[in-house]
Amino acid sequence: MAIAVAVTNSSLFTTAAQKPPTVPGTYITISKKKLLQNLEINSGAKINSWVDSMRASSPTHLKSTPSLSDDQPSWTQQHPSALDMFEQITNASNGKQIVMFLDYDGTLSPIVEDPDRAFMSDAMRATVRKLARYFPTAIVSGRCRDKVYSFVRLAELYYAGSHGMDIKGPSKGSKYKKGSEAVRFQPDTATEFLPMIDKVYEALLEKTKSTAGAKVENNKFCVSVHFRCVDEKKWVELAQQVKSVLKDYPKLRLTQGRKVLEIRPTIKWDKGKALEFLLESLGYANRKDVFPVYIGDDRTDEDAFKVLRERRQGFGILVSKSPKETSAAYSLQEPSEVMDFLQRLVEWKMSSLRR
Ligand SMILES: O=P(O)(O)OC[C@H]1O[C@H](O[C@H]2O[C@H](CO)[C@@H](O)[C@H](O)[C@H]2O)[C@H](O)[C@@H](O)[C@@H]1O
Repeated sequence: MAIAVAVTNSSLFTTAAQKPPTVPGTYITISKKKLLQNLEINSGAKINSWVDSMRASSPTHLKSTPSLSDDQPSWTQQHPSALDMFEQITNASNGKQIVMFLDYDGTLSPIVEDPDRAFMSDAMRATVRKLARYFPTAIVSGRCRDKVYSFVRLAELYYAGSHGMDIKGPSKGSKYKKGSEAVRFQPDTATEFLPMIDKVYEALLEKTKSTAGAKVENNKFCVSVHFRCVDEKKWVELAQQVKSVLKDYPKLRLTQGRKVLEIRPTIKWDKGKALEFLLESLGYANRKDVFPVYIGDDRTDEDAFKVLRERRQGFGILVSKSPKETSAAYSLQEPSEVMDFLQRLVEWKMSSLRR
């Protein structure tokens, strides 16, 4: 699947911080094709299209990279490093409240084979702790909220687990905590799905147990089927197993992350909605003086990047070593660069407070 990139004179980059370095007269827009594609679960969908999509989620498969012709700016010109653009970013945030949204896997912790061992380094934890002293900070993850909390272990943060379907505010220690009660939210439409999610989790465990390396993870409001450790020759078999379970659950949809199939309710809720909910909870819903920054590495993070573009506020930063179609304005290559960026934000804020 080659991704079309169109050149247009109308700008998608609406704030100073969202603008990429000037390429005279033109801005690049991504195609209007949906970034987060739901794989069709029902009978019409060909298993090959699932497997193609599974392949496309692997950076080693070049088909997933945007196709650019020679006269177009490179991907890194369109999505420059947030470290290189640090001064422009902080200038754009001037006089506004920065609010930080951080994805977990691949953003705060490096991608590893075993999802249960995706630990965050102590240095990253210390940096996020400092960050939360100066800016309201939320972790927004596809994982179950309790699980992501057990990795991050910072009570002063907001947490949105299960792709934003399970939100809880700081239990202590945050000056950004609203009122005496912690914010808690789960969309009603999502809670109705809990018994179904448990059933589908059990069914997927049973069905995929014959496929070596497959791992099924219960993320409370959604289920992940990991294929990172499955031999590529067995991907068709795994896709067929998952499809055979999901055909009985028309109210569930399938999306994709990094070497993972994600099964979730067909409700209009995603990381972008969670971002909007959190901004509202913090009292920034209709404020112009807010500057949200969302950092994430995955297709599911695109929903949040898009919300920021549509709100014309703040910007998204995609964590990726290779070019990918994205609505993020900037890029960082890996979690160590994320840590450097967060550390620089802390230092910048501390020095601006001393002035
Ligand atoms: O939204 P996120 O916090 O990025 O969560 C998305 C998925 O992350 C986890 O899987 C990913 O990271 C694993 C550990 O590095 C890796 O083994 C796997 O291949 C990645 O897809 C998590 O295990 C999933 O449940 C989340 O949906």
